[in-house]
Amino acid sequence: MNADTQAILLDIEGTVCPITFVKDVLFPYALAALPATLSTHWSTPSFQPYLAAFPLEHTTTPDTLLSHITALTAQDSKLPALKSLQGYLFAQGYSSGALQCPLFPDVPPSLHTWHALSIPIMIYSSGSVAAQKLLFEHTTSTPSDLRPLLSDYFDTVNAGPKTEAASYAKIASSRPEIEISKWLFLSDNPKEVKAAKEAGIQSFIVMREGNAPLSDEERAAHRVVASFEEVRILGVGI
Ligand SMILES: CSCCC(=O)C(=O)COP(=O)(O)O
Ligand SMILES: [Mg+2]
Repeated sequence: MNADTQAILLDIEGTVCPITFVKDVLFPYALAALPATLSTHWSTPSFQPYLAAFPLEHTTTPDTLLSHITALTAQDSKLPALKSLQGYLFAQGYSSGALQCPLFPDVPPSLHTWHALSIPIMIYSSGSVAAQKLLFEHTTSTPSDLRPLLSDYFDTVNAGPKTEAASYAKIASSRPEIEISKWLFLSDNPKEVKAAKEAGIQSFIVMREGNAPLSDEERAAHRVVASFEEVRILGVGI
């Protein structure tokens, strides 16, 4: 990390918000909304792309799909079809006010600081781009909608798997004017941090309360920070 970081790429779960918000609030919300959604939307044209994204054998009946999605959710599957459907289901919860994302307290001020310094801030999550936008639109911060601070959104569909270096190279190529070494990626996942570094991006592990413990090897291999404030103190947007 150095003082001339020119682009910031952020993971979501375990980095900007607690893992519990995703696992204990968002995913159960989607599962609870699913039976009613499947019974009312099963034959509607607008729902067909969400169904068609799953293998045919899992979409023979609403109950078959419900069982499949329940199993995928239990495995924390990052399958794009699941992520796309979850984004669709979250939309109802965010618009009704049932869902609001509790960002870690250092996140909004850091986003404001980096934005004020004209450092583009981008998101890269396994959650779909639609789900990412909903999350940043409906936060518990004031103002609630932080999308004006964000420049772009990447997921496993438009960038590729988060544990592959090629995905980070592809994201960096979206801004050819910024040298790859001037990017900074922050994530709770050491495999993602390793992949970003292999692509030539600076990357730190963010260790938040509730995140999985790191092994000694992971601590030795990567820089670990406890907050975005620490990143700013280290030199990005002091
Ligand atoms: C953006 S909505 C919920 C996030 C999600 O579905 C997920 O799987 C979290 O993955 P991340 O890559 O943000 O750790
Ligand atoms: Mg994460």
